[in-house]
Amino acid sequence: MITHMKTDKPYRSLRTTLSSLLTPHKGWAFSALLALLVGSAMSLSLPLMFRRLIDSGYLSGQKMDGLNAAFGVLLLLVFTLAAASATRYYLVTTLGERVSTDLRTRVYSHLLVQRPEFFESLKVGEVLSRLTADTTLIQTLIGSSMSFALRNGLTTIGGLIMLILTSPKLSSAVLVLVVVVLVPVIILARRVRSLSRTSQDKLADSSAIAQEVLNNITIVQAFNQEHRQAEKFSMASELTYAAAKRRTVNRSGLMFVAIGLAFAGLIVVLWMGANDVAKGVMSSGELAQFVMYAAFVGGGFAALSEVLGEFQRAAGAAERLIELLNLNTTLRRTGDAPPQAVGGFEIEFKNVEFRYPSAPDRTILKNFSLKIPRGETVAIVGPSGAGKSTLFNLLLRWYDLTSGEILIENQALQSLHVDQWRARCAYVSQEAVVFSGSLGDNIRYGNPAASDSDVLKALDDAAATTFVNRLPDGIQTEVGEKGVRLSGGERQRVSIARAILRNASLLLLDEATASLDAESERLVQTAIERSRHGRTTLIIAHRLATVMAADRIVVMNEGEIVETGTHKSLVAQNGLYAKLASLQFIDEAAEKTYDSLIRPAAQLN
Ligand SMILES: Nc1ncnc2c1ncn2[C@@H]1O[C@H](COP(=O)(O)OP(=O)(O)OP(=O)(O)O)[C@@H](O)[C@H]1O
Repeated sequence: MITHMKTDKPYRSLRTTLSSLLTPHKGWAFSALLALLVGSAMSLSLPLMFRRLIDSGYLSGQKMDGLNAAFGVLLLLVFTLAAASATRYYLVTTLGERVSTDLRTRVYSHLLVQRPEFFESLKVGEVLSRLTADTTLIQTLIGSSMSFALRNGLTTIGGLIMLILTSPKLSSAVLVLVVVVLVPVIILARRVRSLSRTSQDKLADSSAIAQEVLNNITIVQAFNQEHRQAEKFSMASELTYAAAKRRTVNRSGLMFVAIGLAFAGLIVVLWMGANDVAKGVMSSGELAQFVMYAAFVGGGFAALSEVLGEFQRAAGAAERLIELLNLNTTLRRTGDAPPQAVGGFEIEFKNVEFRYPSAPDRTILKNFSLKIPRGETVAIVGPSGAGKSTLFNLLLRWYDLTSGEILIENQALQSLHVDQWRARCAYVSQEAVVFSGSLGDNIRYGNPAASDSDVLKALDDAAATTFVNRLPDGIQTEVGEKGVRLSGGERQRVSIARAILRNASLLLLDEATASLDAESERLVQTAIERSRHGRTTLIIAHRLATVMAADRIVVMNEGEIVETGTHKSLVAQNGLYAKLASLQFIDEAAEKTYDSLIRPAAQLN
């Protein structure tokens, strides 16, 4: 879970977020405010009109002159009110949508530039919930609650002023009432805020659970875990429900206190006013006007208390979004342009030491020194966990060294502009990654401007032409989410073709041929053989065939280089490499025996 920034000032987060979001749309916001002011002025003038109508005798039938004109003015007032309200609604709702769209995009873009450290502890579902649920809360705040609050705030203040002007005596009673209503409302609202945060957190937790399961549905079904996973989700959802219920109980209490106290007070004031009219101290028009303003004020407070809950929720949401926006695992994106390298980069690891930030006590690379001349192909072999992929993590600048240096053409890797540096590298990961979309889009991923013929050539180089020709729409074929419509070996060749098309000076292949059959592997070997010309290539490999094609083999064990040389020289040394190679030879021999003797025999039976 994302650690929560401890702050006692969620409203400060909300204010900062709102002002930075609204500043670009100042004109829009001011027009909405103007419409709001006009609307409020219209509503506030309605009671005044009614008082006139009563006291001048129009409503009791004592006076008829100018009756039509008086009602005409009333109609005009009402239509202006309607037009102002509709305009305000349009402006404010659109503003809410605009701002939440901006916010969502801003948070997402910020997430994409974070270092892997952040993604190691990330629950994707939780972040997605932040992106959708929390930004929607901000949208509701701007698109409705804020204007609702402002409108009610204005009518409440306007109403209060008019109350004092109409009857100072009754107004003081109303003011006492306001204090009586406000104190419990503020106390309850505070509680609602912390409960809102809990309920949003629980919702994010259940989204995270669903996300992980849906992403790995085949394993879930293969291990018959549907029922258990559904129960786990149900438990998380029940916790969300319980948190939401606690919040709703408190909000209902808040509503009861606010509405009950406000209207009870209004009745008391009405009773006092009725006494004054009976005594002749007040006209009936004045009482009607006073009651209408008091209703505005009472209703205004009730509405404000309700909207306060939404402000609390939005403040929680803003706080969480600010946490995401304040993440400081962003990689610095400045630095020198990488050196021009014809025929690949010269790369030198100098006394490199490295520990992962999440496990600072464990040294993964120790005193690692290696010089790779321009254009060389180096195979890196070693037991699982030796630190081979870690070398690539460092070369691609996902992590920075603990000590030592990596030099690219004698320039420190750390001093290079990370985007420009990565633009010179092509990478095939251990797990072939394929995105939804067409096959062609996948190959073009790192080189979107490439032509169809370049794509076809890259596929050919990656020994993928035969399988692409079998697809119904060739390179236009949709491959499905994560490339589910392709086999493992096909996905691998797609990711190799993507790397070939990037035409980079440094090619990094991590077990790139692991899920290929012997024939495809041979074809990919040929492809690598062809594509390695003019660039430096590092291949992490377990398979002997891949290793033997390299200019040099570096054998790693527990973060250190234990042997280097060619296949022949290393076998002659009879060390770790010879052991690894003999194990593989035995495996290959066993495979051959199975294919040539056991399988045919089994088929005969
Ligand atoms: N992000 C990480 N945080 C902490 N430790 C890590 C991280 N990634 C890898 N490690 C640890 O670093 C060690 C080296 O990992 P690495 O992936 O480099 O090994 P490898 O030689 O490529 O292994 P394999 O052949 O199995 O892929 C492993 O013991 C692993 O547990």
